[in-house]
Amino acid sequence: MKTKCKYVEALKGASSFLEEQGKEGYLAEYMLLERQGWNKTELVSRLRQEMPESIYNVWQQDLKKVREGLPPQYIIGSCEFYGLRFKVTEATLIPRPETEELVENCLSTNDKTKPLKILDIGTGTGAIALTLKHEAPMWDVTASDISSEALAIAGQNKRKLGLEVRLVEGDLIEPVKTELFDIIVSNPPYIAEEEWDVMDESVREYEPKLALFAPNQGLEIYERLAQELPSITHEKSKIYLEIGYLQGESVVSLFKEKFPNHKVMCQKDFFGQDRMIIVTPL
Ligand SMILES: C[S@@+](CC[C@H](N)C(=O)[O-])C[C@H]1O[C@@H](n2cnc3c(N)ncnc32)[C@H](O)[C@@H]1O
Repeated sequence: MKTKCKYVEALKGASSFLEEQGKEGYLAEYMLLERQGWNKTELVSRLRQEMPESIYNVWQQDLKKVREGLPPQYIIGSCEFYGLRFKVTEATLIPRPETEELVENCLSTNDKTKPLKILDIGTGTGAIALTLKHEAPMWDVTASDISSEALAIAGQNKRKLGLEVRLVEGDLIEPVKTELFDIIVSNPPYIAEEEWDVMDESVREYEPKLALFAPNQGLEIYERLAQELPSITHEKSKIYLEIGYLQGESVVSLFKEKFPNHKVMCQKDFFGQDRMIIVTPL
């Protein structure tokens, strides 16, 4: 493609080229908007102008990485979650829209004006914990992760967003085992190791395995959470978990056994698939 061309032509060409390579054509526009920090209106106003070489060159480098399979969010180094921008690196999972639903569910079913004590287990970028604190400033939020690299990114996101959230490092409840929480939220690793072969190449190649996979059909962390969470909760505590779409029944039965005085429900995501387990007092 020639370097001296209008935005509209450059976008058309880049989008077809991506499609020929088996990638999503819309990523041509997405990468330009994200890298330049523009919204769609700002792009539309430039469509008939010539694309400056400096912008073109950076954009071409980004598109090369897209063609190589790198997730766009890792190329840009950030992504949006619940209206906030989070730094992401290959040490952290890229937060997903399904997880926004988990956050929404937690926010809409609890009193934001009360000083509730919240724990986010396996925080990654800090997306869940920091969003909860942003939306409910009265809540006292702690976030944990076993990965020090992920926690370092969560720390950077916390400082950039100016939010007061406690970050602790360790295996599941280990760093907070003497405390009690009103709400526990977690999006743990839940993909079965057997699913490795059928996963999207960009996820498989670039996202951290520690954030994705769990033994025993992906259920091991839920088994441990069901076992361990009773010691850091009280009779009025609530638990919000993200699950894989085939894990609803198994995770419901795990939590029913360990939380006999709570109601355990499985809820669907906007695609109509089982996605959340909600444990509430009876
Ligand atoms: C699926 S990612 C979720 C990240 C983030 N909460 C989100 O929703 O985007 C799971 C996270 O759990 C962490 N993790 C994995 N095993 C853990 C363990 N045993 N204890 C604590 N955190 C763990 C991983 O490092 C990763 O950051």
